[in-house]
Amino acid sequence: MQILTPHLRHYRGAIVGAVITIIIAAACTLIQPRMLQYILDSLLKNDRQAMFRDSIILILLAVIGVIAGILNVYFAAKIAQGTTSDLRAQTYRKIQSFSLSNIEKFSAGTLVVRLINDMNQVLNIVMTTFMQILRIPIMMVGAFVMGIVTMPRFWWVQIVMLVAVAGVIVLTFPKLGKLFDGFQKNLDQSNMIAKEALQGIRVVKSFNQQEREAKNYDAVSDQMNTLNIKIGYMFSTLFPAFFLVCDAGITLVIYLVGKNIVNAPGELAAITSYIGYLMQLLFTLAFGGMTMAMYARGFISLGRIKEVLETKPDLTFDPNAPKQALSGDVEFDDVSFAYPNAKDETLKHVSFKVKQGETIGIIGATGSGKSTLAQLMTRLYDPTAGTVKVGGVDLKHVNESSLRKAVALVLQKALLFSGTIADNLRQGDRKATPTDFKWATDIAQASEFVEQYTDLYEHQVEERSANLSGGQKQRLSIARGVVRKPKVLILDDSTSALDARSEKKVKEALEQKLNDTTLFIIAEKIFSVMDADRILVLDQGEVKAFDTHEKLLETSELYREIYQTQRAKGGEAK
Ligand SMILES: Nc1ncnc2c1ncn2[C@@H]1O[C@H](COP(=O)(O)OP(=O)(O)OP(=O)(O)O)[C@@H](O)[C@H]1O
Repeated sequence: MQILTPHLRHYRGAIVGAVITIIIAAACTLIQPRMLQYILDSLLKNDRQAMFRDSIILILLAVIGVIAGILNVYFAAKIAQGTTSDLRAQTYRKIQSFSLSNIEKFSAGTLVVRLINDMNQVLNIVMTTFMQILRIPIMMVGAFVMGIVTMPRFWWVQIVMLVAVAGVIVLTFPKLGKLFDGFQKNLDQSNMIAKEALQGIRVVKSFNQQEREAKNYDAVSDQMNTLNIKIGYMFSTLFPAFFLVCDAGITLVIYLVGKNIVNAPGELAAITSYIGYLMQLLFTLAFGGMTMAMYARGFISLGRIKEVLETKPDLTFDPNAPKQALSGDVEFDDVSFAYPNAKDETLKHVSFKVKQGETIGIIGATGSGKSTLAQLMTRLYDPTAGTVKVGGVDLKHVNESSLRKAVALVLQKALLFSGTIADNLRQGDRKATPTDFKWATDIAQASEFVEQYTDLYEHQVEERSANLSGGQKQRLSIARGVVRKPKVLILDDSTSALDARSEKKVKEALEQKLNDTTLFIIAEKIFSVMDADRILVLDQGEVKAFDTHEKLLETSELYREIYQTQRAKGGEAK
């Protein structure tokens, strides 16, 4: 609950309102059986004036109780909506601060479930807290005391019933908690499966995998179903058990008092009132039980959100690092790197130095560590050993915005966000103007298709950029990378969907318009990098050679081999 406390502070007024209205509503409910007793007494004594007065009071109490109840729901909803929305924003900000490995450890699917489903459970418990949590003790103590005051000799009936209901709760609740926990984990999994299958719907359909995906989903769905049935089964026995205790108590009192009612008719009013209190007590207990069941579920959700909030981002930027204009010099000094949970190192003792303005090709077989190298240059991960420097500054001590300003990474998989083209380009530079958009899209060879849209940069990019071709997506993501005029630009196989002519034009434009920028071109095809100033040859995470194309042909056996193999396949034609 402590993760909610800072947010609750913002709703002090509504909390006071909720507490006052709940006390008023509970008090009104508690006085009603007593008023009924007075009315019956007056009826038996034929005191019409008292009966009329008490009936008016009873109606007034009921009206006040209803108004207080309505206001209580209003205040409780205000607190619950407000705190949950603040907590959701805090959790989302926290997730944004996570490193890639933090996100991989949780998995994106469970983070989404925590933000939506678990947050709804939290909303329920906050709402219930301010509607019920104070009401339950007030009603329990109040109905218990009023019951004893009304018929002192039956105090033990209430005790017996309290013990019976407490027994039911103790027996069932630990089990319910476990079932809710399992249900939540299944929900995470089903969400992950559905998300993956829907995002990859083209692959699923083209490989005719609908049946397999449906079976995967069915398996998790069946588990959820089983758990749901078990939860339903527990509830279906829990409530009859509560009501059984309730009815047994009432029957017992009627039997005990009924025996003497002929001798003491004056007790009729008291017994009516007593039964009223007994019912209030037992219904409050039953309701309390239901509330606790909801709490059991809500607390598990709260725990899952707490886990996110308490996770320390395993890569943070020093907030006191001075802002500076970093140059495009890049240095790797004996860098090794292993992904979290991976046994082997992906990069091993990588060392090289690059001067601002150089064009560097990075070549290597699939899985040789090229993208990993790029991700270390942008500090998406920290090296396990060694140092990465940009502009002479160790990235572990760099100012975050200085690094982001200096280095742009255009990913292998072009990812655009729904919104306008301008929104996407502004992710590269918040202050970019239409003139900057034109400059960047010209370099990325994107102007030719953007200018066909009547609304130009205001053209909408649909969810998962479904209305753009692979090549168009790549061009726009290159434009997003260049728009900030970075000192270091990394193209991670990001021209693969471009035809040879466009790829050549992009490179020429980059050389002309960003000639002061250090350019890294990552590729598997040697012909994409052989014009670079120098080429770094990676093999299983190790730098095998680093030189010009001509020198590498002379000195590097591996490079020569790649070159000859690709030339034999006709790659040079490209
Ligand atoms: N997030 C990750 N967690 C664990 N291992 C990873 C992760 N990303 C990549 N790897 C592993 O690291 C190795 C290098 O991957 P990387 O993507 O850097 O290779 P690459 O040379 O860019 O390959 P490609 O040309 O196919 O893109 C691979 O064996 C890959 O399985």
